[in-house]
Amino acid sequence: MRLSLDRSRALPFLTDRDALDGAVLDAHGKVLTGGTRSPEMLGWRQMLLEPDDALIESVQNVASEIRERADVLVCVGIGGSYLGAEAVNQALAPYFGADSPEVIFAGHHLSPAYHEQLLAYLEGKSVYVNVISKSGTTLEPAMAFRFLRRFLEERFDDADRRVIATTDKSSGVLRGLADEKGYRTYVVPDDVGGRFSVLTPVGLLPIAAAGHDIRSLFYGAVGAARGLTDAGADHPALAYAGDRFAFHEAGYSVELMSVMEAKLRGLGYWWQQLYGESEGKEGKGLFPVTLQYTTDLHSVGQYVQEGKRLFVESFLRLDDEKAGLTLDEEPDNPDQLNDLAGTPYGAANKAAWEGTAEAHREGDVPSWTWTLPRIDADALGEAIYTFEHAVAVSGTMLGVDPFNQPGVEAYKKKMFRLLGRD
Ligand SMILES: O=P(O)(O)OC[C@H]1O[C@H](O)[C@H](O)[C@@H](O)[C@@H]1O
Repeated sequence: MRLSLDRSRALPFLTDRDALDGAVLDAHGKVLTGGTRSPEMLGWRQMLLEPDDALIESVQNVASEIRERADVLVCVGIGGSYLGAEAVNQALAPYFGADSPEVIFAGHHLSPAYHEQLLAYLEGKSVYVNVISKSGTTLEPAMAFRFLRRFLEERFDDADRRVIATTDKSSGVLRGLADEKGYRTYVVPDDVGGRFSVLTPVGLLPIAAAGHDIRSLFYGAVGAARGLTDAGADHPALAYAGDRFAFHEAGYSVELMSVMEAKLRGLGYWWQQLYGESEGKEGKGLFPVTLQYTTDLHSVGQYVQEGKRLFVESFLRLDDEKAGLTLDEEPDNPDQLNDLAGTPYGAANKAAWEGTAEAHREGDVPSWTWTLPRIDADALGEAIYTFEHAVAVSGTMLGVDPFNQPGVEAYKKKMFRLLGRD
């Protein structure tokens, strides 16, 4: 395992934590053997234990076609139908000057300006669209796709070939439309919930189309899934799950996922949905919020240090101590930075993490630190599975169903009523 977990700033806040290990292993056993609530939704693990190489190859082939023919791939989806792909693409792409095709997301909110300006931006470009909706009925992507479909149909003779639909195998409006138009399709398996679906074609196609190695991503997760099969209570995923439960029971209410590398911001947002939808029900759960440091230390850092005591914190950092530009001596020291000569950016970033974790500990914010050895597809696959498994365990410990999200319907019902839809 290359992703490591440091609990040294978490454990001192917990009394008799070892006594929970039996309950952690019990919940873990349920995840392994189908003893959780909604056991029919454990496909996200099973698909890694029985890898479908032909599916990965098929996705790679379609992605190659997109890379050859498209200037832009628009991925239409919301929640679990976009957050994973955005997280991985953001983590793996260079900050500036990424390869074509450009991968853009749409239908992930209802901004009028965004969708109008997107169509204007696409004018004159070779466009492909990957519309992704497990249910095939979600309003945000459905609206965006209507406009994008028309855009393609009005401009390209091969419009239907430029659409790839990722949806349920048989139900939902999108499935009907795809069958009628003859779109190429990928299936979101019944036993994989949206927020657990990044390693299905939901995430794999947008990631492969951006030029990233989905086989390494997938197999990084396979390694993590296999590694958990006979894991002990000190395995990072299980230790984290147990600690989170302990903090929850001790009255903490918010978990911050504080990323120390801006490229991991998307992973924080992906984690936020995974944990929020899996645990936040029946009046329970730690509220997950992702922050990006040091940027957010200059905004909400004050509150975390001294505001209402609500927080536990997960730092997510890269082992980047020696990385980046290094300050050197400058004659006359005009900017007063010569005392830091020899300091690379990574060393400053590491000091920021360590200093923040220490300050927060003194401010009664317990923390874990997750350290990634590097950012590549394989390490991200491992991290993705580790966080998935941990939330299945911690949700099971809480007694909730980690695989449903009944509360999300509430806003939709009110919104539809306001739109005159029943
Ligand atoms: O893929 P879809 O069916 O369009 O669902 C997209 C999203 O919709 C809702 O917000 C659900 O709570 C999410 O779990 C899901 O990821």
